[in-house]
Amino acid sequence: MERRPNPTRYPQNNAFPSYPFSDDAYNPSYSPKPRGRGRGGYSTASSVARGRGRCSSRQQHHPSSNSNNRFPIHISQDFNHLDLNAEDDTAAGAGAGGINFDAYESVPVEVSGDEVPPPVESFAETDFPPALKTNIERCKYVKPTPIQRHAIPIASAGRDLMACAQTGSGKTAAFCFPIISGILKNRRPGFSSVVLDRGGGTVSYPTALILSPTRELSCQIHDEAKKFAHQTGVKAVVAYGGAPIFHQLRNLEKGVDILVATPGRLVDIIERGKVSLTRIEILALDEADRMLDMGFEQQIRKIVEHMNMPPPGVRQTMLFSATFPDDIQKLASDFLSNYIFLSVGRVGSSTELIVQKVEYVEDTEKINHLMDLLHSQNARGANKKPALTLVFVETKRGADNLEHTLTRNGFPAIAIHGDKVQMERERALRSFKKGVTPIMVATDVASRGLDIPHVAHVINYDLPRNIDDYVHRIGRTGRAGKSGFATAFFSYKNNHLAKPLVDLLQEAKQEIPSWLSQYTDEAPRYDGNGGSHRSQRYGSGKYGGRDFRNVTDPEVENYDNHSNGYADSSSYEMANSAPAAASCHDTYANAELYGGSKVEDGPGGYASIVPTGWD
Ligand SMILES: Nc1ncnc2c1ncn2[C@@H]1O[C@H](COP(=O)(O)OP(=O)(O)OP(=O)(O)O)[C@@H](O)[C@H]1O
Repeated sequence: MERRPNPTRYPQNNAFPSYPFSDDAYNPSYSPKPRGRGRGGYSTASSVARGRGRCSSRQQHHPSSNSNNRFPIHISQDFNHLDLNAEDDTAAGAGAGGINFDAYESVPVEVSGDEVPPPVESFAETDFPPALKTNIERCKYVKPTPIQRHAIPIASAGRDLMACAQTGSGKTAAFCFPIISGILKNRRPGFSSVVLDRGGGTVSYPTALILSPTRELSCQIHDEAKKFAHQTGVKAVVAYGGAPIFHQLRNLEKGVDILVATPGRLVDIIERGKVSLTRIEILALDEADRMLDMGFEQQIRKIVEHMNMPPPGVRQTMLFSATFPDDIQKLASDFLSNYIFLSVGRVGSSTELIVQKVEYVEDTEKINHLMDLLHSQNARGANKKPALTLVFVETKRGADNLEHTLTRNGFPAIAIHGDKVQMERERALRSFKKGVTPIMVATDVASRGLDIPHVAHVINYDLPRNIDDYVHRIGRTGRAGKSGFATAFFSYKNNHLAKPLVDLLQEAKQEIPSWLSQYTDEAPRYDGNGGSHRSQRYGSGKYGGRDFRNVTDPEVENYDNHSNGYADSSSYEMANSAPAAASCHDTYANAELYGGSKVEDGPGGYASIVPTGWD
């Protein structure tokens, strides 16, 4: 039976439809119906109390199963308290550009390595060429974020860098600005990035290479790099799988300084002899821990160590992420030379800007809970745009099913996952960004890096298998100093996450439900399935946050005090090797010739560990 909202359940000013159905393409003919038994009604508490299904025994341990304070009510109230109606640039504490710098001022900064260049306080202080400074102003970046303050001088000095900072804190510019500046300063007159080969074809020689794990993220970085390099003469080109290669090759032939790419497509282009890495001076890996994670390290090694790229020490290498497990740090150090480790905030911590809620929800009740939650939230966001909601699920099939169920029940939803062809993926993202479908159901293809304005709420319908993925997922909201809201549906299946989740909530000064704390006592030690290397992160309450090279505690300082003795302590949507690459905004007349990623669900049907766009 269809689940329709019951308008009497909520105050009139919150009555359905709460989403601004701004697009004619979605205009459900809503007719309130009384709910039937079972799926119908706001039965979340009672149905759990019924203890049906395989969860019934667990229910007896679950302290909240008989309580009345379950959502949707209190969730919706919390959600509606968020300042969703604030205009971008006038949000409390926000400077120009809409970023609330105050939110970052108390974040601890850790830096270690030899002869660390001191941070800058402003973009004016940097030695960036005037053309770049003009573009920074044009982008309304009035002052640098903490990661930018610290990373820019390090990167500008040509130093290798492993940098970790919270989601949405401006890492992209932290590596893009020094790259563009370096190219502008070092450009030799008459230097050409494209040369003819013996057969009359062309080979492109980029100066900088930026690798990222997903197609969408590569496109986003490329768009940013183009904005920052506007009218400087620095050329950025993107190459990613799932789109026709000819267009991307044509762009490369016109000259390239910065190549932004996903690994699979890059290997394809190199093997076709269209790109040479022999002149790479700067290599940047965004989402570096993902890029070096289990199974994918080999492909990165192939690119970095076996495709004629200059070695560490000759090239400059920068690794960025919001999470950096110790063993990945160790592995990454192979690619670096005398590097500086920088972390702004504890490694893997989430920002306090995101209000996090964890709710106990049985699998059988998830759909009801989700719909209750969606009904109840007040959906007008910043600039009167819809408050976008991102719902993460575990499998690609699960994403399609949920999209179908939501749509059938009158919710404007669209799914994005790795079994969709690239054109569909981009269409889904566009439709979500514009608010045409303000609910996007996603696998982990959308969990990292994507900077979508006005995402107000991230719902972990299925929790991920490791806490780092959780950090990245919720990081799609609460970006650039703005507030956000994240809700997780937790069930007994997730008990291995209880401890890291409690640690994370504690770290981010969030409310910890008492029932969740109880799970930490009975949870098995995190087995790391999907993250075994991370076990050290959960050993104690004080996880992460440090340079693995430091045997003793590194200096951790309050950001405000950085001038005092600034611490100078001496992957997975797997290789779809579709012939490959075009600008993200190209039309894909031939897309069907190449197909999108067609990766089966991983072991146990976990699409989430197969990051889309590894091509
Ligand atoms: N100095 C600045 N002033 C104003 N806005 C900024 C500044 N730096 C970055 N931003 C904005 O902040 C937002 C988040 O930046 P970015 O996407 O680089 O975050 P991130 O740290 O890479 O996040 P993630 O870990 O999720 O990849 C972007 O919209 C960006 O334009």
